[in-house]
Amino acid sequence: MQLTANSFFEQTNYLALADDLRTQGYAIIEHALPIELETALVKHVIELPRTDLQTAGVGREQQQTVNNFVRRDQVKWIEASQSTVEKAWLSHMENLRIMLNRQLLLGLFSYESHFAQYQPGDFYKKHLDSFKGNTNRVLSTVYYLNPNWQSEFGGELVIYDPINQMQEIKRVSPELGRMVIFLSEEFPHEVLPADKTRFSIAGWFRVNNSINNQIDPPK
Ligand SMILES: O=C(O)CCC(=O)C(=O)O
Ligand SMILES: [Fe+2]
Repeated sequence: MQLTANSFFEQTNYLALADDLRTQGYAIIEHALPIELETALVKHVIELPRTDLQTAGVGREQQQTVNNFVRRDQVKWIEASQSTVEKAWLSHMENLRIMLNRQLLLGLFSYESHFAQYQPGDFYKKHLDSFKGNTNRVLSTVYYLNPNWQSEFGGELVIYDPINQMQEIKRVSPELGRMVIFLSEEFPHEVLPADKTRFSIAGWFRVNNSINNQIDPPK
């Protein structure tokens, strides 16, 4: 099985993605990864030991608190050392980082990501992934790992207008292989509850805001 990253991100659909980000601030791409990696990630997320999944927090670092009125998902942070499939995922996202920097001159420095599992009824209320001046998350990514997802199951990602934050601009059903990318500081968004368990990988491209040579910590 060939899981290594290659010239995948030079394909035309990825150049369209950079265009969408430039013009509208968000982009949606179908079959975002090679099929072997997609399949391996689905298997991996389904088989994650229950004990690896932690109740997700709100806020960063020491300020992190569990707030189950805001979000109910369970997460596991991805690390290259954990498995070949996690390594292959990070390697692809690294190639995407390089391509986006070339196309958009965003100066993206690093990428952090976690698996997320939403049980039936779980949600994540409307939020921003990044507050201006407060964090260094620039681009949010969400990649969905749900084979045979039907729209009736719910679980959509709802994206709101950056100016008129009550105005819905997009509803995205979490279908297998779909990736959504958006500017972290601009777009409020929420995850609606679903009837079925919903798996995804949420991630963030970051810039380096290090002070005194201390790399600003991720997560
Ligand atoms: O799963 C999704 O569609 C979005 C998740 C999200 O907004 C987040 O983890 O910050
Ligand atoms: Fe989010």
